[in-house]
Amino acid sequence: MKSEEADNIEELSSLPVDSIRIAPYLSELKQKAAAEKSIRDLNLSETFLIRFLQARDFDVALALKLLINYHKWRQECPEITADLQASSVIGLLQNNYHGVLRSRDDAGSRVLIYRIGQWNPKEFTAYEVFRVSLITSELIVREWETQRNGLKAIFDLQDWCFTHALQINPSLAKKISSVLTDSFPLKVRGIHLINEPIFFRPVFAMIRPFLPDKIKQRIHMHGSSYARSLCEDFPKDILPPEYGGTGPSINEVCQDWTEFIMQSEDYLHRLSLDFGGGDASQSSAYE
Ligand SMILES: Cc1c(C)c2c(c(C)c1O)CC[C@@](C)(CCC[C@H](C)CCC[C@H](C)CCCC(C)C)O2
Repeated sequence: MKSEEADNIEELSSLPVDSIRIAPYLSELKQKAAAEKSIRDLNLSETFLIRFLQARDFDVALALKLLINYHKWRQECPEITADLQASSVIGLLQNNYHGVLRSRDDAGSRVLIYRIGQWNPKEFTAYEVFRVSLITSELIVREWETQRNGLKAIFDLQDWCFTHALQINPSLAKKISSVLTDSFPLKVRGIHLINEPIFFRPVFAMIRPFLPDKIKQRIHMHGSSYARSLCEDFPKDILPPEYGGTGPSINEVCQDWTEFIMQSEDYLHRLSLDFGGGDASQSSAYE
């Protein structure tokens, strides 16, 4: 049986943003943020703050921690965060490295696909590859449904090779784990690795120790005979045929999403201004 509190949280997270019942949580978070040195000068809008409350099920103290970490992470990783324009990673996008499925899964989660084989490590650094994920995260976190129901990511590690592995150093492994854990206001509901080769293991071993059990439990290794097991985790009609489903093809999915990223140019540009540590009073990305 569910506790009364759990029922209450469920109700809260399905209310519209301007709901009167969310107001006290918002004003408490606002007040606490104003008392924090590292973030108090930022112009924090309600639609921005609500993401952090949603991501932490309306626990204000945890939401504040997440907000502080998010800001810190952005400032510490300019190689990733400085320029969120699509043009900086267009070669990856046009090579169909990444797409977001049109339909959500049964739990309402967004489903993201990354195809490592489409990443040429001689052309793009791991930081740029990371940036693609950050761009998508910043776009989907604006969606109310995604704030509530989180995301699931499928990593196709086909053609993962030594040159890819060389790019993942301990500092990057740490950045990966922190963004999965407590530095971005999205609920990570599942990470599905497919076609992972043996020599992906040392790389995963570098990331794993930094992950809390909750996230570790959500990482699934499907190997190369993934078609059946993947369909147990995702509705068949949303997955592309290349991944055992009956949905739109992976190339269509990637092209659609690339187009959406390009259309979001203005928003991404405003975000990048903030990432660059610009004058917070002038900025509008914390909207
Ligand atoms: C908010 C958010 C971000 C920003 C994000 C991811 C997720 C789930 C998020 O919620 C997953 C991907 C990641 C961490 C970027 C990864 C970039 C690297 C360079 C890809 C290389 C391949 C990895 C070695 C494959 C395994 C990674 C999993 C264990 C996550 O970026």
